[in-house]
Amino acid sequence: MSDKIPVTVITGYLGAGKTTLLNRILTEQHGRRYAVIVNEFGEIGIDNDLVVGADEEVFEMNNGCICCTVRGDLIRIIEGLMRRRGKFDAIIVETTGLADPAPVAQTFFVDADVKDAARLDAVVTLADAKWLSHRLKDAPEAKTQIAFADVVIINKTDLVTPQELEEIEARIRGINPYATLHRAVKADVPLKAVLERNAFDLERILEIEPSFLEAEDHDHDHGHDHDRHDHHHDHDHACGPGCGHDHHDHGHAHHDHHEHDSHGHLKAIHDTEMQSISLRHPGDVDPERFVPWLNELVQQEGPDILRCKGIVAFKNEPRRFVFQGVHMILDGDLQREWRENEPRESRLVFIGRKLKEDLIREGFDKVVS
Ligand SMILES: Nc1nc2c(ncn2[C@@H]2O[C@H](COP(=O)(O)OP(=O)(O)OP(=O)(O)O)[C@@H](O)[C@H]2O)c(=O)[nH]1
Repeated sequence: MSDKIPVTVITGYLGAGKTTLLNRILTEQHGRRYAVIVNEFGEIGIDNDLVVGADEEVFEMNNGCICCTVRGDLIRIIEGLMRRRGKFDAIIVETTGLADPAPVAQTFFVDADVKDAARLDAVVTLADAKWLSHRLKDAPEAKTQIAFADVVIINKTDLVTPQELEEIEARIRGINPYATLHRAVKADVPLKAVLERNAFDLERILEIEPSFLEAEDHDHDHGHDHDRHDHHHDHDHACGPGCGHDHHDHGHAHHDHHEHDSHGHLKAIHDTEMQSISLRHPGDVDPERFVPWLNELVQQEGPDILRCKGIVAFKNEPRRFVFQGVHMILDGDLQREWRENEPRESRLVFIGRKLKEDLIREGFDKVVS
């Protein structure tokens, strides 16, 4: 996996700051060489970067399911890039403001040649601090882009008050509790916050931010102090050291009914349409029951599942099974061994629209019972 070229996908609604971020990445002295794929012709013109015009090319997958598409143009570009391997260290794909990130992400799971050569490292979504809350009301793409993100950069924070910023952060948390949030002006985030994060393969999401999983799971104890500490690195700008707040919600806050935690921070404002479900099982899982269940679930509910991820402890298996998916497309493999002092437990996350929570929870309970 390590010899695969990492790919960062930058998304975000029109004008959110994608180009600003890209230009920052390309002008900063970081000693890395990036190949850039932009799917708006002529948007930037930087020597030696690839600037391509791309019409969406849709391949229907899974017997014609329209939620699964890959982009033929992207496949061809990446294949072309692979012939120039060694000339760059990583690939950045900037999508148009109105793009659904799913077809871009799916391309990296579906096409065998692309899959062999490149791995999706992270989906980074730029959010316009001033306008996102409006776009969440009138633009479904804006919400999908947030739901899809591994990293959300709340940009243009200079244009809002601290309170408005807290509110927009709570809205984002309500849509996607698992993404790492950064606040920025002119996309001024440390590049390591967005590049080569290995986020998409979920090592980091579930290990660094398990407190978000706890938000959804009320059945286990909440004593992950060391994890919570790590998670706070991303919020140090907002909270002093030692502040023990969580940017998540155990209750049912709504737009007109903001709830604050004991530190006065706004808690996540749950989105009524987009939701996330996390499942956890302490102990081993039988792969012969788990895998068919998961496959069937994504076949049935795939159109509504934007993303799913999980780390699973299989019975009699020293290695961790790690999977991720986009709509109906699933990809999983056995990765590193469970560490000696690491509890063998299985954790799954589903993010999507109008998910059938009972069906998913009951199905999982049956599988692990
Ligand atoms: N005030 C303010 N303006 C910003 C900030 N970041 C970017 N801008 C401006 O916002 C505008 C849009 O930024 P872009 O980087 O072009 O946004 P984009 O997402 O690439 O836009 P599209 O390609 O149209 O989707 C530009 O005029 C930027 O200079 C910020 O943090 N604060």
